Amino acid sequence: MIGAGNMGLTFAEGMVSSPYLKDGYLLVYDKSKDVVDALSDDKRFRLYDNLEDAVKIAHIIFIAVKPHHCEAVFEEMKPHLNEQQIIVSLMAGVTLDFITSATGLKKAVRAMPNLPAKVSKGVTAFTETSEVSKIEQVMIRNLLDSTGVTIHVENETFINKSTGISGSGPAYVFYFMQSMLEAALKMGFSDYDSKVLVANTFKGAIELFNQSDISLEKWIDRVASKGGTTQAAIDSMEDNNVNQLIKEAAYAAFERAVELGKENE
Ligand SMILES: NC(=O)C1=CN([C@@H]2O[C@H](COP(=O)(O)OP(=O)(O)OC[C@H]3O[C@@H](n4cnc5c(N)ncnc54)[C@H](O)[C@@H]3O)[C@@H](O)[C@H]2O)C=CC1
Ligand SMILES: O=C(O)[C@@H]1CCC=N1
Repeated sequence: MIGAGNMGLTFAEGMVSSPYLKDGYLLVYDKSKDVVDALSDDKRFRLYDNLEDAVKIAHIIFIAVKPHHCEAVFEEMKPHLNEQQIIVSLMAGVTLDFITSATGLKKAVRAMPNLPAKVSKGVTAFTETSEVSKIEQVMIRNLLDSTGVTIHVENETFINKSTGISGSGPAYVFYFMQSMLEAALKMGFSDYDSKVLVANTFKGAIELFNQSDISLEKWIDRVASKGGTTQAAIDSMEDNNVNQLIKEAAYAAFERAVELGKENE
C-alpha cells in the first residue's frame, strides 16, 4: 500500500483483517515520517520507509496518494517493477492509460472507494485493463470487499461517474445533515439533542429504504400526509430547485474526475 492516509490506511486495515491476507503480508509505504512513526508499533503491517524495497517484492501494489503526487511515485517505482505485478489505484481521476504508461505495468485496476470504508460500510466501484485475468479480478474484488461492498463496472467512465455518486457522495450527505443540524440548533434544541435527532433520522430512513423494494417516491408519500408538514417541506425544496441542484453537484464531481485525469496525462 503506497500512501497510508485516509483511504490507504482504511484499505490496509480492511485487508489485513480479511481472510485473504495473513498478518505481516501487507507492506505499507508512506512518504510522511509522521505516518510511518504512528504505525511503527502496529504489528499487522510491514512498514517501509523506502519505496524501492517495498515495490520490488509486492504482488499487488495499491496506490492511495493524492492524484497530483502519483506521477512522482510512478517515476520512482518504475525501474523496480516486473510485468506480473498488478497495480490498483484508489485515486480519483487518474486514468488506466496514464497508470500503465507511467509504470510500464500492463495489469492495472482503477477502484473508486468511499470514506464509510472506515467502518466497513464502504462502496467501491472498479474496472481493469484487459490484461487482468478473471482470477485476478476475483482476487482484487475480495480485497476491496474487505471494506464493504464492491461493484464491477464496464469502463473508466463509470469510475468517474461513481466518483460523482458514491466517492464524493458521503460529503453530500454530511452537507444535508449539516443543514438539518443548523435548523435544529436554530429552533433551540441542544447540541446533543440536535445530533441525536439528525443522525437517527438519516440512519432510520436508510434502514427503511434498505429493507424493502419500495421506491424513494413512495417512501416520501408515506411520510407526507396530504396538506401536512412534510408536504410543506418538500414543496419548499421543489420551489428552490433542490433536486436539480443536487444532480448538478453530482455531475460537477463527475466532470472534475474527468478533468483530474486530463491534468495527469
Ligand atoms: N478521502 C476520500 O473520501 C476518498 C479519497 N480517494 C482517493 O484516495 C487518495 C488518497 O486520498 P486520502 O487518503 O483522502 O488522502 P490523504 O492525504 O489522507 O493520504 C495520502 C497519503 O499519501 C502520502 N503520500 C504523499 N506523497 C507520497 C509519496 N510520494 N509516496 C508515498 N506516500 C505519499 C501522504 O503522506 C498521505 O499519508 C486520493 O487519490 C483520493 O482521490 C478516493 C475516494 C474517496
Ligand atoms: O474529493 C476527492 O477528490 C476525493 C475523491 C472522492 C472523494 N474524495
